[in-house]
Amino acid sequence: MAAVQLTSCCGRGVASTGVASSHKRTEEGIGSGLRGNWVSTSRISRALSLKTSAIEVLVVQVTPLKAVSSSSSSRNGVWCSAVESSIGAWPQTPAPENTLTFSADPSERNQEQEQMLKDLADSDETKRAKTLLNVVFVSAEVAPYSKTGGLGDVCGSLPIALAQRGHRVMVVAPRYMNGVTDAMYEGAFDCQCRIPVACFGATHEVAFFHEFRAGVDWVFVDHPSYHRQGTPYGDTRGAFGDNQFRFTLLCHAACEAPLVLALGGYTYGEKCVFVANDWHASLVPVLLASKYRRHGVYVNSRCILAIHNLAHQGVEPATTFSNLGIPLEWYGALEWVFPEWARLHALDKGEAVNHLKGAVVTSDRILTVSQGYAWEITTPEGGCGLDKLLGSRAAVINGITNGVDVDDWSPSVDRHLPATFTVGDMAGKAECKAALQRELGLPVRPEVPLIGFIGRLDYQKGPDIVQEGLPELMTDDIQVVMLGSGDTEMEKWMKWAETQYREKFRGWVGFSVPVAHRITAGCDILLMPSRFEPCGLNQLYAMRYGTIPVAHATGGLRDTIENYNPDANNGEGSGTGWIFSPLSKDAMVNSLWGAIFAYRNDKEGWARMQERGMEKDVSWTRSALQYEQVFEWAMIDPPYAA
Ligand SMILES: Nc1ncnc2c1ncn2[C@@H]1O[C@H](COP(=O)(O)OP(=O)(O)O[C@H]2O[C@H](CO)[C@@H](O)[C@H](O)[C@H]2O)[C@@H](O)[C@H]1O
Repeated sequence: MAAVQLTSCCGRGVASTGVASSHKRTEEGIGSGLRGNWVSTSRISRALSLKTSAIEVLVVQVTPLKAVSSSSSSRNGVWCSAVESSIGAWPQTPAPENTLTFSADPSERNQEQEQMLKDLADSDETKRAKTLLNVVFVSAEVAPYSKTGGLGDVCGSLPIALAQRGHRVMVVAPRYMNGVTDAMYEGAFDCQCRIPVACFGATHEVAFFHEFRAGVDWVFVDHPSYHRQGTPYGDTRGAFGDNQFRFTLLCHAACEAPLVLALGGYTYGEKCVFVANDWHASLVPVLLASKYRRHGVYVNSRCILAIHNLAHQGVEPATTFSNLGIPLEWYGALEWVFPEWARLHALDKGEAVNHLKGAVVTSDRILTVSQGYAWEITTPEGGCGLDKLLGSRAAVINGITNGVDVDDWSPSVDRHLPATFTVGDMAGKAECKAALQRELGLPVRPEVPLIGFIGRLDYQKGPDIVQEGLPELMTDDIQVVMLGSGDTEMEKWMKWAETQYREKFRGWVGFSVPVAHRITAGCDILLMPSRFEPCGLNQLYAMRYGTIPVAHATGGLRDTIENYNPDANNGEGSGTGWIFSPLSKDAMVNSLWGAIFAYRNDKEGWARMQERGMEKDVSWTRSALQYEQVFEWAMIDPPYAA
């Protein structure tokens, strides 16, 4: 992430000429109380293209947040140290890469520049939050340190957006040492703080590592059970058998972290907003209610359950409850009884503990990652057995659509691409397409529609629907590339399909972030036949890269993709993609035919659709404001469970 500091604008600030003088002016800006405002770079991404026609005076400074000093984690410290570090850097680098330049003389600024400066100055998004909070995210994965999917993306970028709003933000995740991505943790140092965690019949010592980056305290819980090959959840033999233990440990450690870690010199303390993400972090609200509040600790804290995927609930045998380090009288919070039809035999009483259910009944508020999904989880079709319970808490459920890390996912700066591009200059996209075709060994043909699929090969993402539709699709002159791993039968099928359709189909089995970027940029169409999709990030990424999504009308996909209508707006057209329903091979193929037809025959309409998608504001800043609102509501109400 990067942030923008508005040091001067529209004649209000201190103005002088020349890069060298920028140092002085920035200092003056601070000294005179002319406080800058932080905003996400997405709001000015359009304006970045103006950079080349640069003029005399530096007015807006875009500061990569990695420049932020690691010595301070205080709210105000973040602000000042960011400014100071860039002051130090500027004299040596006369033309800072991320700097927007405008003339000091208003008469030399064009209308667009004027408007941009005005927007920056006026925007609510540029302001710091009215109420500053201590926010603690707890997650099983966090990008770039650990990522298997969208949960990692969200927990790696939303906290930064909240920190930019002035909140003090900590993210707690395990320190995975898998032999492959260990180097990611090189910047995190041992806090020299060990705590005992009593659970699973013993006392386990955990350590904390800490890195202050991009305004956020990244805290990694260290324990031997996180040191093994594979993903955060399993290896080639399947899910790890001790995941319940590993994530119970995470939750206990996360509850202690704000109390015991003096980050930047002082602890977060007892007044925090916890955001417990998915089942792995679901014991956090249970522990706050059952273990801490009864002793007068965390009385002023609240916990929000963020549901990214209801399909995974952390269900384990009822006998494991006594392992969790939760007072026995709280069994009812986690108690889960399977319906009779789901029991294995006549003596099976169907008794289990369900971690996510525990969080549903103890958290103060519940969030999902789109409004559509917020409703779906209260229905029998989308509730995965928890619909009635969630329905009973509907008053505190909100849906907030995920944002995008616009520093990581922007075609104008993407380091994984062979060429970059912008909405005003799409030449680079054609280069990306040709390079992708070359990389995959497909015929390099600019005119042939290239369709991509990226995602886990599992029931949710609907790769089987692609499998079913592929023979029909392959009758046309198109190319298809799939990237994913998961279901081994599906992986085998992808390899088989490659041999079957040598000139048209490629299946890339595995997990590769660079390849995901190159497919997103190089394809014309991104296919998402998800059975359910709480939000979905790939369609947001695709639209930013001028790649048109064709997706099942469900959850966040329905919320974020507008169906193409070439005749709307007096022939200008409207929409950013295709959404189809019901979820069937025929509906998907028909929708794809429509998209392919438009790609071939409606080139202007297609270009306008790309433009609309690329200009959509999908930055985290907008969503961060909504999260803030939910935090405030949570803090107003008394604790839900005590
Ligand atoms: N083989 C591969 N190689 C490289 N990268 C790969 C990959 N397979 C997937 N990815 C990447 O992983 C991420 C997946 O994002 P999704 O939104 O599909 O999340 P996911 O379903 O995991 O998570 C859940 O949480 C997120 C976040 O809230 C919700 O958007 C979503 O609907 C919900 O199911 C994307 O960044 C994608 O590019």
